[in-house]
Amino acid sequence: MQLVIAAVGHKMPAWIEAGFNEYAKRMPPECRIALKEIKPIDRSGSKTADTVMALERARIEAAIPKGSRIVALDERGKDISTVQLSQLLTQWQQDGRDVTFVIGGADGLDQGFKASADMLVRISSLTLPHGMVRVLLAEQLYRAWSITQNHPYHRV
Ligand SMILES: C[S@@+](CC[C@H](N)C(=O)[O-])C[C@H]1O[C@@H](n2cnc3c(N)ncnc32)[C@H](O)[C@@H]1O
Repeated sequence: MQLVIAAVGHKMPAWIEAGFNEYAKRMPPECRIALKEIKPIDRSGSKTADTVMALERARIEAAIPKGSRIVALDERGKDISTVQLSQLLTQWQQDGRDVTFVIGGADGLDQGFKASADMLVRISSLTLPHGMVRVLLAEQLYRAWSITQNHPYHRV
């Protein structure tokens, strides 16, 4: 199983890249996180937010590995605890399908895309900047993995 983070946004500030890499590099080979950055749609001109999100959806779908389970990140999504994430990680490792976490751009994710995702999950009920979401998600995946290993990183 491979974990993929498909994130709209590129040319992130150095502190976002450093934060993401800090956690991604801790993941073991059998649970690597691959980051796929998706170039945002140019927002100049008269495009509506719905049009931008639909165009970004096409780029997102092109970046998702075939057959992957899709977990869309959205502030209106389901709340899950880190322990629940660790249980999901165990199940996902057992079934072997890749898992792609999708982070939207400034306008968010296309409604139809969110409806078709296997899961819609939130990290908090606050609206977070998309760069920060990839850092928080990488840390939570590392924490979830550390729970599955009884690694001392996570203290109950
Ligand atoms: C700046 S936010 C977009 C906000 C947009 N107005 C909306 O309503 O979704 C960019 C992306 O970051 C992710 N995101 C932001 N806050 C989040 C949260 N609390 N939980 C999960 N994902 C979040 C989502 O994938 C979102 O599409």
